[in-house]
This record gives sequence, C-alpha cells and structure tokens, in this order.
Amino acid sequence: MADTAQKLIALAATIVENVLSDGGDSKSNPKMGARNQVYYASINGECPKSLVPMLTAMVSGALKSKKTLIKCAKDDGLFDLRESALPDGCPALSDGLTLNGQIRRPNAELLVVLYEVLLGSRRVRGTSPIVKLVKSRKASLQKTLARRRQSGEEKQHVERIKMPRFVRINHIKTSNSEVSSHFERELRLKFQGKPDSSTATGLSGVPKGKYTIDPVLPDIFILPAGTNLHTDKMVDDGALVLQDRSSCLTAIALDPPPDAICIDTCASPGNKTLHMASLMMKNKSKPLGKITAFERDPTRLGTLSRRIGEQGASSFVEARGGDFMDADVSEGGEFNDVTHVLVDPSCSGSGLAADSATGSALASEYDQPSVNSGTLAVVGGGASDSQKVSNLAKAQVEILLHAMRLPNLQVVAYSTCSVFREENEDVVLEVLRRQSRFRCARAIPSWPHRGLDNVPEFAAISPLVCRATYEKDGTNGFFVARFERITGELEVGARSSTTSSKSVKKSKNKNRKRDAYELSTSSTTALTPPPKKVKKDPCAQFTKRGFCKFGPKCRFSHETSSAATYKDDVDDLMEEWNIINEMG
Ligand SMILES: C[S@@+](CC[C@H](N)C(=O)[O-])C[C@H]1O[C@@H](n2cnc3c(N)ncnc32)[C@H](O)[C@@H]1O
Repeated sequence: MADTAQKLIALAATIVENVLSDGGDSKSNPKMGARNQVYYASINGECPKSLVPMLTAMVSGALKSKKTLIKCAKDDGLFDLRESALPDGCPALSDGLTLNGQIRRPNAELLVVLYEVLLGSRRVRGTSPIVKLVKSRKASLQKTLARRRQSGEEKQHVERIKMPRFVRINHIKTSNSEVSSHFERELRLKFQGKPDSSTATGLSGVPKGKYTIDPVLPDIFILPAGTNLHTDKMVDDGALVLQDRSSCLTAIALDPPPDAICIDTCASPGNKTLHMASLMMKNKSKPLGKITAFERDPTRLGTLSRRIGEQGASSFVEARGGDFMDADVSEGGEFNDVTHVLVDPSCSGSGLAADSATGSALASEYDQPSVNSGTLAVVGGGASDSQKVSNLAKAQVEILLHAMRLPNLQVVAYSTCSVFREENEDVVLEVLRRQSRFRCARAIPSWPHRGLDNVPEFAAISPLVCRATYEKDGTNGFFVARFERITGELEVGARSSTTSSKSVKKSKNKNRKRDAYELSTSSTTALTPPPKKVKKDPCAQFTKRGFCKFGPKCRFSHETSSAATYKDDVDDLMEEWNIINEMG
C-alpha cells in the first residue's frame, strides 16, 4: 500500500518536474501539458487506471497551488532546516533557494506531498525521505496555512463543489435501453425517475445507488457525484462519454439533421463534434451527411483523431489539421455544401467550476474580467486579463464571421465556457452588427436559463441565447447562441425548424446579394465596453463557500479577484474537474 502510494507520488513528481522544466523529450515535453502526460502514464501502464483520478488531482493540485505550498513551507521553516535535521537520504531543500531566500526551482516531490497534506487528501502516504519529513511536520504546516488564511495572505478555503457525474450516450455505439441495463447490472444503480426541475438542487440530489436522466436535455444520464467511471467498459468502448451537461448544449442548439454537411471550427478534444455525430446517427433516416472537424494544434489534433476512432465515427467524421480561418469558404470551394457549423473557440474558461485545489472561486455571470489579476496566462503575453479577454473576443467574432461566409450555410451554434459578457452576448451583438445574412434565433427553447437580463442593450437577444451556471443548472458556466440564415419569411428572433437543403437553395440568390453587402470586415473593431458596476459589499456566503443560494439575485457582490482562469483545452479541464470530484 505504502509502496503503491510512493510510486504514485514519484510519478506525479516526475510529471510536475516535466511541466516546470524548460526542456524534455517528446514524451515528457512540458508543452504537451500535464493532462496529456497523465494520459500517457495511464496508457503506458505506469499508472493503473483506477489511480488516474488521484494522479490527476496530485499533479494539477501541486501545479496550480505551487505558490501557496511554497509560502507555507517557507513560513514553516522547512527551507531553513540544516542537513542534519533532515531524514536520511532527503535532498537539501535549500538548494532550490536563491541568495535572497526566494524559490528558484521547487522540488517537485515536495510540492506533490505538500499538496496532499495541505489541500488534497490531507493524508501523508508514501515512504520516501520527503514524505517522512512532511509527515513529521504535518501539524505545524497545516497550522501555518490556517494562519496565512486568517491573516488574508491566502484565500479562504472554498468548499469543494460537487457536481453530479454527467454521462452522454453515443448513439453510434449504443442505445438508451442498453445503457440503463448496464447501469443497473454493472454499477448496481436504480433508476430514480426523471427530476421535475432543472435546478442545481434537483440535479445534485442524485443519491448514492441511484441514477436519473436529464430533465431537459436528451441523452444525458446523471449519476451521483463521485461515481468513478474511468474503468467502465462502456466508457472505454466509447459508447458512453463523460461530458459536462453544459458542454452538451452546443450540439443540441445546432440540431444537425442526419444528412447535414457540418464543420466544427475548433474541435479538439472532440466532445461537441462527436455529440453532433451521435445526434445525426440517432435520427438517421437517410444517408448520413459529413462532419469536418478543424483543429490547429497538432497535439490536440491527435487526441481528436483518436477519439473519433474510439467512438466509431470515422466513416463520416474527418479530423482536419489546420486553422479554420484558412478554410476556403468561397462559392464553389471545398466547403460549398456546408449547412451547419459549430463554433466553440478558445475562451477564457471563466465558467469552469471552482477548483478545490487552488481554492479559486466560481466566477459569477455578472462578473467582469479583472484588470490586473494576471491569471489569464496564455493569450497576449503580459496583457491584463481584460485585454486578454478582449483579444479572445475579437478572435471569436472573426471565426463566426468567417463561417458565415459559407455560401450554403444555414445554422451556426456558438458557445463558450466563459461567463463574461465580452465573450458571449457582446460577441453575438458584434456579429449581428457586422453581417446581415444571419440573425440570432432561439436556441434550445426548453432550456430555462437565458441570457443576461440586466443589460438594456441585450434585451433583444437575451431570451434567444442560453446560459448555464453552477448555481442555477448544476453545471460549469456556459453560453450558447444559435444563428440562422435569414430567409426573409420569418420574424426576427423566431426559430425556424431545422432547415432542409431545399430551402437552402431557395434563399441562395437572395443571400448572394447580401454577401456583396457584407458590412465591416475590420478585425480591429472594439467590442462595447462593459458598463461601470455599482460597488457592492462582498457576499459573506460566496466568499466562504464559493457559491451562494441567492445566485445572481444576491444583493451583495460575488466578484472575485481572480475571476478567470485561462485554459485553452477547457473541455479537457471540465473532464479533469469531474475526475477531481471523484476524489471527494
Ligand atoms: C474550446 S476548445 C474546443 C473544445 C471542443 N469543441 C470540445 O467540445 O471538445 C478550442 C480548440 O479549438 C482550437 N482552435 C482555436 N482556434 C482555432 C482555429 N481558428 N482553427 C482551428 N482550431 C482552433 C484550439 O486549439 C482548441 O483545441
């Protein structure tokens, strides 16, 4: 037992070291990212599948909480210990310090073990000298963290948010009845009936031993939080997909008919591409159409291709390496016949649920990207968070406009897992302003939670778009909009039924004229700046727990100083979050 724990700690430390280091071979290349390295460790047999959730939690926790862990160790005097005070074989921890006492390069194993003791399982397992050292100082380290939190030097502990386990059916490989009997036979779960509300309370209330189905969205099963399905046969076979409920909104909003010719502009790891494929197969009444899934990142393209194969979709889904912005969208071009496009571009990821590892809180949908928190690490170099979000928003608008140039395109679904209006309603308004062939239509009419309702300029689009939040929907924060080609026969804002290829041709001539009349093509147009917010006192419940039962209606502020955490592969993180939940 202790040996297994030590092997796991050593593996986590190797991955952390790879990520923190500057170089590495292709296998341990830090650019590959921690999650991919965990994945490789599991397929290479270095980590048993059942321990993948623990490994993921250790690696992501140690990396995300690095600063907190080092400060606690430093305050606790760990780096001042003389060699004689260290257990036999323990590396000199002060090697990682510069002359003025700053940390140059933390010992990766120390980070992992400190994470376990202070923020993770709070237990010390393993046998190495570093484990022995931390074990001997566990109580004082934990007191140091508590003191730092009390003095405000560290963020208060945020209670772990437990989302239910959402599982989507892949209709290419299975059916609802097969899945139900699998849950009952293999997992010994009993169906508890369909919940009568879509509130977070209704959803998170799936008791142990039971399962249910989504009250609003088709094909989603809801299992108790913490259900470990990482070794489940149907998940392994690609018949069931672990996907957050909110991330299923986009393909449902697009609603492609079986013969649709589709593009996913930003596809990897392919959750939404493959959801589209499943919907097309489910409704198959005529020959299947096709999906071209663009991915510009070569590593992520590999993940996408693999998953297309695993989920049985290779015959009609193609992974295409390259930037969608270079795709030929001209009349008569390669994508002349495309009717449906899904746009789920890189975003700030500000809607991802609070992370127990870092203690960061859930951003509210009324939050704005803070100017100086500096937590959006990837886009725009040293730019402020609000500048990075603005850069992301510009790219989001350009991808939508590029897609809307496709000559036979009928429907576009747009989504982000951001809660910021700058990447959501503002993007929709900007796209409507810059072209005149598509209007915003009502996406998923049965979804109860619509767009921001407190901003006068959003009044027309707010009832048409969908939002999701942990507080209201039991999911990560999410936004979806549906655009439809204007046929001239429908009222603005009304939703047509899924458009057939005949009506595509009918409206084509009219649209050609509109094509010529495309409005501004400038990529530098600034989005509407967010209105100034009235300063409210902080909400005590939100500060303490990371959420509050009054949600956006609360009269106190839910603003956080680190409202956004940038992650390009946000869907990976969603899945990772589910994994971390399993630890609870
Ligand atoms: C938010 S993730 C997509 C998640 C995916 N839709 C899913 O549900 O699994 C964005 C992905 O799009 C890729 N991407 C961003 N902009 C792109 C572009 N212009 N062309 C192709 N891929 C792009 C990124 O590399 C990243 O893998």
